[in-house]
Amino acid sequence: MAQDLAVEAKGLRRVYERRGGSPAVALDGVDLQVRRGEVRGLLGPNGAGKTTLCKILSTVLLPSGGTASINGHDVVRETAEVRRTIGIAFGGERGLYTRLTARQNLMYWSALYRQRTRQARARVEYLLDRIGLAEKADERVETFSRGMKQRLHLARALIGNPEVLLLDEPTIGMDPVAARDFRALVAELQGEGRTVLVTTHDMAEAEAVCDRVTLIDGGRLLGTEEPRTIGGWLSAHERVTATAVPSRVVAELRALPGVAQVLSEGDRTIVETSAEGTGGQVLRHLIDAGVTEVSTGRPTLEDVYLHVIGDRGLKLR
Ligand SMILES: Nc1ncnc2c1ncn2[C@@H]1O[C@H](COP(=O)(O)OP(=O)(O)OP(=O)(O)O)[C@@H](O)[C@H]1O
Repeated sequence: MAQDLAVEAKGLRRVYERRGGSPAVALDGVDLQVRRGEVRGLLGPNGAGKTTLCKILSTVLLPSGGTASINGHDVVRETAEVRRTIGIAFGGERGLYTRLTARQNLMYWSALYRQRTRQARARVEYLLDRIGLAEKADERVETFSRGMKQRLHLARALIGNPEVLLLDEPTIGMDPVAARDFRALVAELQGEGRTVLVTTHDMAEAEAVCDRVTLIDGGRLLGTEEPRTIGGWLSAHERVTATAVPSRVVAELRALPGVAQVLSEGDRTIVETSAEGTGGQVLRHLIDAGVTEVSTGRPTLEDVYLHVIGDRGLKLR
């Protein structure tokens, strides 16, 4: 039912005109439904259209076609209602006053929300504490690490006590501890009944924080998955990198079932797998063959997409 939906997009399209070039189709007919109280991931590589979608949902960019609404309010016709309902955190430096302190930034934004000074002070102190910046509250933002700036963005997103949070790549630049704290914070926000739409290109993050994950690429949605499916991809599509592998062994690795491809880069050999457990077999094979410099790594989204898109019969761009 529509009233259960926090976010709804129908046939959403956005084309950027480019001077002297062909137009860029950033969103190409997106249909999306996010239930109230859900944490939904939007997972896609660079240029997939994630930021464009967030900008349209947050009323800062007009769609070229289609419709979108937040808690039933149209993002083009009812911008005031939408803005009252949402909190947005777009990463990087955008929107931060770097010569001001963290506390001054938050007080300034509270004023934009027309909060009374006393009420704003209390909320700002609460938020500084909640996102772990209380000790740095009086330091200028220009001295902050990328991760600290990301946390300040999050605090800003929460000033208006929003029902729906739109977070665009919120953990970029965070160290692993801060990223873990962020995940705990998302769970708390959900516990308070908020809806969260979070974009990422990190599969492990999508798996860890989301109820469901929608895949996006080339401005089109490829489908919505359960986090355990994403977890399965992570363990199936492992990458093993080894140095000085004899060519006989490279040929043997190519023949192993579950090995997707074997690449050579200088004296490094990179083995990509596509079945759970194959990474371990590749490791054992290398070690038995006397290869000592071996490491394993998580696949990138691009590695997995080749398989996902291929498996669904979609054309690779
Ligand atoms: N202002 C703009 N003018 C022209 N093209 C643009 C503009 N903004 C985005 N695009 C293009 O639209 C497409 C989608 O971009 P978008 O920033 O929404 O993707 P994204 O998934 O958020 O990627 P990233 O993670 O790199 O920000 C890209 O091909 C991009 O080059």
